[in-house]
Amino acid sequence: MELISKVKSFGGEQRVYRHASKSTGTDMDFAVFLPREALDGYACSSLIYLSGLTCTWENVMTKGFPQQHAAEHGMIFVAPDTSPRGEAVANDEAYDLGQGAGFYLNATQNPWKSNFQMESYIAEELPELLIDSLPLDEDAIGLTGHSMGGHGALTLAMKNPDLFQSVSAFAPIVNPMDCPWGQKAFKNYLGDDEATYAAYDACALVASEGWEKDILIDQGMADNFLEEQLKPWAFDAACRKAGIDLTLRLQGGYDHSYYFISTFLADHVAWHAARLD
Ligand SMILES: N[C@@H](CCC(=O)N[C@@H](CS)C(=O)NCC(=O)O)C(=O)O
Repeated sequence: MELISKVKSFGGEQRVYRHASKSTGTDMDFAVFLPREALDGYACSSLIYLSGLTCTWENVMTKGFPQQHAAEHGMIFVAPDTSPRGEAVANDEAYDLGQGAGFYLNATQNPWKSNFQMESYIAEELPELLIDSLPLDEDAIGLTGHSMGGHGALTLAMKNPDLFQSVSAFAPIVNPMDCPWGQKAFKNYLGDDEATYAAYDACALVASEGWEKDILIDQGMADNFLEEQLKPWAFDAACRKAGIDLTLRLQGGYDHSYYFISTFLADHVAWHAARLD
């Protein structure tokens, strides 16, 4: 792991690392905020934040303001990238496919499958690397995310309950099989066999995998993607049917932006800290 930058923040340090990823076959960058406790060598709980379409690690670190909240709870905050990148990596002109739009799945179709292996990256390689290299408590890792990253957080937590002990989301894509963003991504990355889609759909996974703990979701009611892409009521219905303890907070007037995320990120960090400590 190569240290690209470090800067002091709220008594801790925000760092950016680059490493050669076996999963994606590319160099991957991620940001990590280490609270003072971690710098002193104590094993800390951690929260991995998966970003949405068009984002890198930088959006949440510069516009979500996680550092103060993570420092308050002695928590490590990790922000990975949303896809493999580079000139040799497949891409598309649209913002919702290709680089910046990895959808946290393992692609099976050309030209994507050689690099777009984000499920393996987030649910295997990155946690292993973090546990080996930084003072992470491996029994206290939470997962959260925004929009496409909320989809990643919900699906990867349900598929890996031993690794991720808590999960929450901001304006997540909960039913990608039934929205334009998800249908486009799944058709391109997974192909025409729709039977393969359910393994990446939070509403379907609630029924097939379940989740033994509680879930927190915040959703802005002025989010312009609400009706067509996000449809949190589908996840609410699926959780009720499966008997899963979902707190879905519908936040009046908030949109899809980082003004919404930064407003409620403190709540999510505290919520994870209460479950991981
Ligand atoms: N308006 C965006 C749509 C994508 C979008 O809203 N991305 C969200 C995540 S789904 C985001 O966080 N964008 C980056 C930012 O606001 O900093 C575009 O057309 O490029």
